[in-house]
Amino acid sequence: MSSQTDVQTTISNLYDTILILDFGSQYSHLITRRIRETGVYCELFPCTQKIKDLDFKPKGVVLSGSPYSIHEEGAPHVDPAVFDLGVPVIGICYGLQEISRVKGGNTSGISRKSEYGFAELKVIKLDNIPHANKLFDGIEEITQVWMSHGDHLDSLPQDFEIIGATETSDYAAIVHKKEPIFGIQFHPEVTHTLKGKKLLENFAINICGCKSSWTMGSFVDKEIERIRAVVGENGSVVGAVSGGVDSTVAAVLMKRAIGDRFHAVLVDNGVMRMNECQLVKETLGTQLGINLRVVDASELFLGRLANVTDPERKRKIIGNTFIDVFEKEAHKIDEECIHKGVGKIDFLLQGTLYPDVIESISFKGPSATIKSHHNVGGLLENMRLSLIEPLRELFKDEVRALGTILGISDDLVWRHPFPGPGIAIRVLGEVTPAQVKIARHADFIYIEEIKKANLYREISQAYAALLPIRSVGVMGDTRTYEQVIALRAVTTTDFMTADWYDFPVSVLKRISSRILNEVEGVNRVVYDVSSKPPSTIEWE
Ligand SMILES: Nc1ncnc2c1ncn2[C@@H]1O[C@H](COP(=O)(O)OP(=O)(O)OP(=O)(O)O)[C@@H](O)[C@H]1O
Ligand SMILES: O=c1[nH]c(=O)c2[nH+]cn([C@@H]3O[C@H](COP(=O)(O)O)[C@@H](O)[C@H]3O)c2[nH]1
Ligand SMILES: NC(=O)CC[C@H](N)C(=O)O
Ligand SMILES: [Mg+2]
Repeated sequence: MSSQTDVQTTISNLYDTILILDFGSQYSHLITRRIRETGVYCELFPCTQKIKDLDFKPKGVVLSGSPYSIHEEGAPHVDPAVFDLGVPVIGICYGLQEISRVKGGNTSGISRKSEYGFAELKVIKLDNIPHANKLFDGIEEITQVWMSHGDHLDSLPQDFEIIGATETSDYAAIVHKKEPIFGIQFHPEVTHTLKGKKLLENFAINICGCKSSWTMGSFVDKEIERIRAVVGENGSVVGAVSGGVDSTVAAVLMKRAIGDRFHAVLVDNGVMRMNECQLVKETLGTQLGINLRVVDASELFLGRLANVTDPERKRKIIGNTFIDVFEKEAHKIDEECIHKGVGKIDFLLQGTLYPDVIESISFKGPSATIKSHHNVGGLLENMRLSLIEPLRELFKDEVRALGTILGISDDLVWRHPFPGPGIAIRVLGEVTPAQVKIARHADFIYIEEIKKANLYREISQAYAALLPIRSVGVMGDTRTYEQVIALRAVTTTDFMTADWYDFPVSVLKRISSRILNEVEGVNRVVYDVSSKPPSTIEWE
């Protein structure tokens, strides 16, 4: 009973769950987000999912949009068994077209006509069909929606009626006469559709009858029980913690579930932030009572990084060294466990979040690798441990809410993410102890000033990078020839795209002045005004 599948199965059985079938739309994950926001649990599966292979019974099904045209060769199709489940179904855009094809026998009625952008939807009430009016319950008769399609319905599928139209789409929303099956041409999951969330809530709660019970408060107890059931009375778990939000929340959950049978390991890789290891030791170890050991491997890491300048090689070296150090430590812990007569370590805790899961189950397959981000990904292959990932169903904001409920301080819960390879990918070029020291010091000042100005929570991520180029300056009447600090600050919700943060000039002035005065080896500070894309958040 140790596999992650077992653990995952239960969660959809513990909560009323909406099944979202992903046909590859760029917005599929947003459907998941929006429904979760209404307090209803939902999970995204690839559209190829066979209903008979599901290990839970959904209360309703959403068919997402798709980049495919329904007539295209190789276009994905839904398992028709979806319609035998006896639960409500809603199709969004491509999903509407799929419903029209399968339920309405209507393929010739789908033709090319593209529409992109805002439209006004006129809601049509149908009092003779009891379920028809529930979808737009509480939504104005005329409401703004967002369209993004190349095909549209130009005839009504058999047994369907119209419940919404726009100037260009006569069939912008349809409903089956007898069954609770709906199709909408617009996208309720994007915020441009003003009442989109209300519509999804109507579907999940009013139509499917889901309870709005997905709260982090209810998740805590259930999750702790799940962990206990999986680990057993005597099992031990090891986990790498970084002081980042994800691993901290996962660690606290483990601690609550199994106490000191959870062994946390923090690896000092020599490229952590200023005072980071000390801080994590105090907060996780002392305040939160987690059984934590800090392994100082900074010399090993910095030794292996000597003379390396390529960003991806830096990541690989750090990732591999991390595995070496962690494995050695896990082995030591194992021996200690045997010595004490408690269970050996059978499990490895990881702080995987739902966006990573979504990425890996994507029907289109994982997207192109821009940077190799997964610094612990290689662990399992070499270890005999089973994986425990208590956060694998959660989005970052859910993890933060969970952290607060678990009593983790705001300072920690709202920390900006920090990449595993740390300052090594923020010191451009070769990573030497001297370079790390400069970058670390500048970063410390930068973050301190951001916090003083009360802007930390407004910014999603901020850091200082050290550019290995020199420029001329003048200090105390003397010529200087020193390096450059680049300040980066972005706002983003998902870290996939990001805008640079529009700092008040007075704050930038103070930061720049402090760095130039206090950090040795720097005579110039620049602010990075690049959005992602085309840039990325980290410089390497
Ligand atoms: N220095 C470290 N020591 C031990 N484990 C680490 C270290 N750095 C990273 N890890 C492990 O790698 C995982 C991935 O790191 P990542 O930065 O994505 O997550 P995080 O640090 O937990 O949270 P955040 O995204 O907020 O920084 C961490 O959850 C942790 O398990
Ligand atoms: O754990 C990590 N290991 C990495 O190698 C890594 N590279 C980037 N990041 C973080 O990912 C987010 C997006 O960063 P980019 O725009 O630079 O790709 C940002 O939050 C980055 O900090 C990493 N995290
Ligand atoms: N957003 C969508 O689902 C679009 C569906 C399909 N590709 C179309 O163009 O109509
Ligand atoms: Mg981190």
